[in-house]
Amino acid sequence: MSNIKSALTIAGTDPTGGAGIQADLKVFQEREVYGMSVITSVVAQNTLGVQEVQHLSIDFIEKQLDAVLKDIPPQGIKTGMIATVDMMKLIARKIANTNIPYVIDPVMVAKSGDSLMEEESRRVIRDVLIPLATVVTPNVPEAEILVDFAIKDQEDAKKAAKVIVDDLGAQAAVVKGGHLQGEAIDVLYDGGEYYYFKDARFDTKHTHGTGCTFSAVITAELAKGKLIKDAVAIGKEYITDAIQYSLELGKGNGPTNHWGYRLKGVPNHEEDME
Ligand SMILES: Nc1ncnc2c1ncn2[C@@H]1O[C@H](COP(=O)(O)OP(=O)(O)O)[C@@H](O)[C@H]1O
Ligand SMILES: Cc1ncc(COP(=O)(O)O)c(N)n1
Repeated sequence: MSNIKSALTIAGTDPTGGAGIQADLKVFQEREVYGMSVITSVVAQNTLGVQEVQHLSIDFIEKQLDAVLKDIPPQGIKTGMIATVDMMKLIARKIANTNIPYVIDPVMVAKSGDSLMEEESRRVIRDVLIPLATVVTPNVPEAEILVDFAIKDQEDAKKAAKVIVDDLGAQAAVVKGGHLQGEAIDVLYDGGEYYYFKDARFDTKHTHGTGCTFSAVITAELAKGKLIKDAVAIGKEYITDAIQYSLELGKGNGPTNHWGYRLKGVPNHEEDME
């Protein structure tokens, strides 16, 4: 049997390369898994915001999914932007019973404030997709929508992670702390234990695509067979570097980029991540 590990991202696009499919494929390449992608929506966006969105038809998304799954079954799948109810139902039907580790980044609103998901889809992602998830990676506003209570601090984030697992049916949930105050602390609950991933918060506006990048690392590491808590630890370390050394590109919120440290002559942190 081949020991090549592959990962599939099902998401929308970012032609400027900082978020969505493009960000995920860059991460897969960096984490040394073979990257594949199925596009749900083509998005005209850049570091300033979203200009326009065109959804692909359900039929065509299904053809892309079949093309991948029948030819090169991946060892990890992630979904990012899935805008409509019908897209969610299709993806649920294709992923159910595959037993492939599945990471949901429940992308709802871009950093720029533009909506990337229909209102009705918020209920469907909760009821139909989350029960299939190995890990769900909401930021605070997304977690608030999923659990229907306000998240003001670490304790609330912990409760939200527990609800996503115990009540909504995910295997594990990481509630990310980027939108809270103080250090950047993410809390993981896996149905048994809580784990805290804590790092410095950097004062930068260049955070376009952080959520996509973080969840793509987790997907790549699960595809390689890592435990959930180890995959999240690697994701956290990777995103911290990618934010600290993000690129001052574009006229708005520039993209995170993992090899930014090389440009700045900083020693390679990746050695610690193996
Ligand atoms: N300014 C920051 N400095 C350091 N880490 C951050 C910063 N903002 C977010 N993070 C981290 O980046 C990841 C993405 O977090 P978050 O911003 O909450 O998600 P999203 O990009 O989905 O809104 C998390 O691991 C979070 O702790
Ligand atoms: C296609 C797509 N997927 C996800 C995001 C969210 O990324 P962020 O909130 O980090 O800007 C985005 N802007 N575009």
